[in-house]
Amino acid sequence: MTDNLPYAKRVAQTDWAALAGQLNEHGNALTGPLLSPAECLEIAALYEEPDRFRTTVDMARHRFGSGQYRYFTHELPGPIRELRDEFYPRLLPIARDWAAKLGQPAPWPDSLQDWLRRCHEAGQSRSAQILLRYGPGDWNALHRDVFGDMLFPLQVVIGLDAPGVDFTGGEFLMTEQRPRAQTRGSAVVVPQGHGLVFTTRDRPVETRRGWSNGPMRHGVSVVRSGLRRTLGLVFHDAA
Ligand SMILES: O=C(O)CCC(=O)C(=O)O
Ligand SMILES: [Fe+2]
Repeated sequence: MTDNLPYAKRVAQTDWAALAGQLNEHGNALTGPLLSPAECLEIAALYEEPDRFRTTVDMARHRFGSGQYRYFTHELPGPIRELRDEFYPRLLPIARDWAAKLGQPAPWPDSLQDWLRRCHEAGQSRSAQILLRYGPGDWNALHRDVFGDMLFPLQVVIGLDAPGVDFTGGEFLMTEQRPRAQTRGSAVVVPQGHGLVFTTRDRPVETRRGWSNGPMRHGVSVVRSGLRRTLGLVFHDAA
C-alpha cells in the first residue's frame, strides 16, 4: 500500500526506465500507485474549499468541453506540492532528451523552484495546478496546456475516482499528428491513485529522416455515468 510511504518513495516505486520507454513510444505512460483510495477522496474533497482556489472554470462556457475545474492558489496542499516536487527531477532528463532530439533549447534548471522563478519573471506567475470534475455527459475537448513561452514539455494527471466503479466512460484521450500522415489516437483508463505522464505540446517522433516534431493534444472522452475527478499537475505556471 502507498499510505504510509513518503512521497519520494511512492514516486520512486515507478519503473522510470520503463515509463520513459512508454512515453517515447506513445507520448503518455502510467505511473504506479501514488495515492491510496482514501487519500484520493481527501484530495477530491478539497474541491469544496473555495479558499484553496484562485479561479473556477466552467468548461462549457469557454467551449472547452463540459465539466468544471478549479485552479489552486500557490498555497498548494502538502501532498500535491510534494508529488509535484518529486516528479520534476524524474521528468527533467526526459524533457532534456526530447529537446536534444528536436534540436530545441532546454531551458529547465535542476530545481523546480528556480524554473518557476523564471516563469514568474517572464510573466507566467499564476498557479496552473487544477482539480477537475466531470459528471454524466461531461468531457474535455482536445487541447494543450500551453500558457506562454515558458513551457515544460511533460505533465501529469492523477485519477481520483475508480474507473468502472465510480464512473464509466471518461477515458483520457491523446492525439498525435504525424508528418505526412493522418492523426493517431490513443485512449488510456487512468486507475484511481495512479498518475499518467503525458506530452504537453509535442514530442520527438522517429521518421526515416531522423527526429521530427509530433504535435500532441489531450482531452477526455464523454463520462457516461458517475463522477470522474482528477488532479492535474503542470510544471510551468500560467499567464
Ligand atoms: O481529466 C483528465 O484526465 C485530464 C485533465 C487535463 O486536461 C489535464 O490534466 O491537463
Ligand atoms: Fe489539460
